[in-house]
Amino acid sequence: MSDYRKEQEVAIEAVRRASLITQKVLQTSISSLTKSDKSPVTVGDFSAQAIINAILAKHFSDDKIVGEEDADDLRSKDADKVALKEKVIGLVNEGLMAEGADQLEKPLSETEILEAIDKGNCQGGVKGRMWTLDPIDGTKGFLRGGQYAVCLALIVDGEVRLGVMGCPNLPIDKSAKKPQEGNLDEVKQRDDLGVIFVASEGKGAFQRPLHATSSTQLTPIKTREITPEILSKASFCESVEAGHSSQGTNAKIAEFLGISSPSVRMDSQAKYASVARGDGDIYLRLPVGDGSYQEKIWDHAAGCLIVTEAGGKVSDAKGRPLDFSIGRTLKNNKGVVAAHASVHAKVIEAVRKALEEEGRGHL
Ligand SMILES: Nc1ncnc2c1ncn2[C@@H]1O[C@H](COP(=O)(O)O)[C@@H](OP(=O)(O)O)[C@H]1O
Ligand SMILES: [Mg+2]
Ligand SMILES: [Mg+2]
Ligand SMILES: [Mg+2]
Repeated sequence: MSDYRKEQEVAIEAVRRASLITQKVLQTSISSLTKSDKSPVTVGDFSAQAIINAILAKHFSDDKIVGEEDADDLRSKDADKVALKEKVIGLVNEGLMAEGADQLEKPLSETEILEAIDKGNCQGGVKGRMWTLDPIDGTKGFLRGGQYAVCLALIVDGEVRLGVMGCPNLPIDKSAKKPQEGNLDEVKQRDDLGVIFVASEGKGAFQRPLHATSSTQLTPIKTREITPEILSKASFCESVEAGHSSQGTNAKIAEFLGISSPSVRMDSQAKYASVARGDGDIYLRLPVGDGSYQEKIWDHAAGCLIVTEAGGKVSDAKGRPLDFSIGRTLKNNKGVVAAHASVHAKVIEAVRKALEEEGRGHL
């Protein structure tokens, strides 16, 4: 097994810088636009992608990047988009020139920044080294002051080897109260929020405060011990957005498992992080409707490894491992189930029953 120590160091620094810039955006104002698929993208998404891609390109110039965003909208002459681009340029240079490792001495030009964003255009695949980046996962959550995550993973020959995830709105201490969903004022005021999660294949999962210096020790994290006998006491989490997973199916699965507490709704891969550090037991993401939506690799790569390395198991709705080797999407999989390893099989059995009851057993 290779040691990805240098990659881990660079990825943590890139995610740290990008996460801090998204926090700055939250504290000031969030300009956004709507993409052609009707989903939102903000000045924070573009800036975070440019910062991370620029740092990756500096250290690993031969690596490919599968990133969610591209710079097409920022090349538009439309006045709103030009204004948004100017903000992105300012934020990217602020992020890259801030003190710390990889500090840039002179600002990047507009062309360099747009090119950095477009480095994320790789189509994925089974061979070689590639990073996958979701500069802001949970953009809708970000806009609401909810949870969001800056997610970066290294995939080598189709397998996720390293995952780093910045969660600026999660409490450092897992037992502290999470900010009230959508309370932007609360996340602006609290000073106990901001965590980076890290996992490297075969080496365990860890967390560290977002605002710490780079020499800070990583603290190991573990999923909560839960046995099939006490599964009814488990807590499960799901998306806030009803269009992103079938909340009705999720509720039915919980009922089959005897879980009486209501779901914890949370945007982004912060759900994976919560399961990984034992602040939740099960993450359910059952497809909506006919299941034609294909999950994107950047929405799951980092979270999947972090949960696995913390003692959990991640699969699709049928119990199959997520296949990151076939392009930008997980087209061989349907839905996602993450849980403590010892109860995962029981959860998958409940998923099968629930889907069959809905006449969606073929998914
Ligand atoms: N119909 C759908 N089913 C599942 N996921 C979807 C979806 N439409 C969008 N998404 C994805 O859901 C992600 C957010 O996940 P969650 O609901 O867990 O917060 C989005 O990531 P972005 O916010 O990065 O675009 C987007 O990629
Ligand atoms: Mg998006
Ligand atoms: Mg996403
Ligand atoms: Mg995103």
